[in-house]
Amino acid sequence: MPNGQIMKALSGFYYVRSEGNLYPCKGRGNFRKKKVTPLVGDYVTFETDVNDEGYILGVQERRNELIRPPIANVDQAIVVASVVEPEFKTFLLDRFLVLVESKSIQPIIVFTKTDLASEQQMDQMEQYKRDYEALGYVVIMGSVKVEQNMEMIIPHLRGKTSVVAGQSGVGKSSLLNALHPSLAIETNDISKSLGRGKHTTRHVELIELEEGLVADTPGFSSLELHDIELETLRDYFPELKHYGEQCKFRGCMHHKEPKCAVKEAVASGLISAYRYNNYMQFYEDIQNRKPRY
Ligand SMILES: Nc1nc2c(ncn2[C@@H]2O[C@H](COP(=O)(O)OP(=O)(O)OP(=O)(O)O)[C@@H](O)[C@H]2O)c(=O)[nH]1
Ligand SMILES: [Zn+2]
Repeated sequence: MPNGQIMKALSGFYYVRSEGNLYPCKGRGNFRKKKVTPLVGDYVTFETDVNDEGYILGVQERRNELIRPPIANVDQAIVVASVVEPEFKTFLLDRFLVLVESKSIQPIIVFTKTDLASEQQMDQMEQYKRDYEALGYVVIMGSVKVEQNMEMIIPHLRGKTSVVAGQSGVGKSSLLNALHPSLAIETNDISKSLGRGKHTTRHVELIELEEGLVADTPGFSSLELHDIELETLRDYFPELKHYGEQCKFRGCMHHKEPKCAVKEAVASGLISAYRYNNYMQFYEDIQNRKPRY
């Protein structure tokens, strides 16, 4: 029985890529009793009959799944933030990083629109770039408009399934188009001038670049920390995880506990105050979230 990965779903067919070929398949298998709906990105087993019609027989367990865009088994998120227009905010970047990490997706950070930034703004961004790199993140900074540094993303796509994520207007669609011009995804300037909504009837598709697979649609531009538990939030801040090992209390949340190594590291400048403040802000947001029934 061949194995493959679903590249797109359209009009009741799942297009399964296997050994360089694409097989249109319908669902027919045990997974349907378990109410599993195949998603783009799923690894499946399938068979083809004498008429070359394909049937999905089983869906392998997912590493993760996103709802918007509906896609499974994402390895990597290209988290896009613009230096200006809209102005860079660590708070928003950190939210994306937390969300992405909570899904076991590897983030790479891309700062865009350097062509619009003042020298002073660039100095500040260089500092942020160093900060995030020191935490272990890959950070690429440049401009889609003047084609600066965006090619540095390409080697990071190799062998992975990636999505693009980030706040509205930072340049996600522009970046996707730059990576793969034939995508021709509508960017803000076009859709605004035509006065119609964006991504209205688009289906999700994994695009095969030479290096790897990229979802052809920007993912989660707005997000809530809905599914994250208070106790796991600290795990998504690499520096809190690192210094937290030396806290007096094992379950230290780095909040009001005494002898907290994280708070000491913030006080001595080993942890950036803005990162800790963002952690506390998310902490409170999660704590205040209404129970869901
Ligand atoms: N000057 C400059 N403009 C850019 C750059 N990247 C994108 N833009 C512009 O920024 C605007 C928003 O870009 P989009 O690619 O539509 O942004 P998006 O993140 O996909 O936005 P949403 O679809 O709303 O989430 C467009 O007018 C782009 O032309 C850049 O590097 N430099
Ligand atoms: Zn602590």
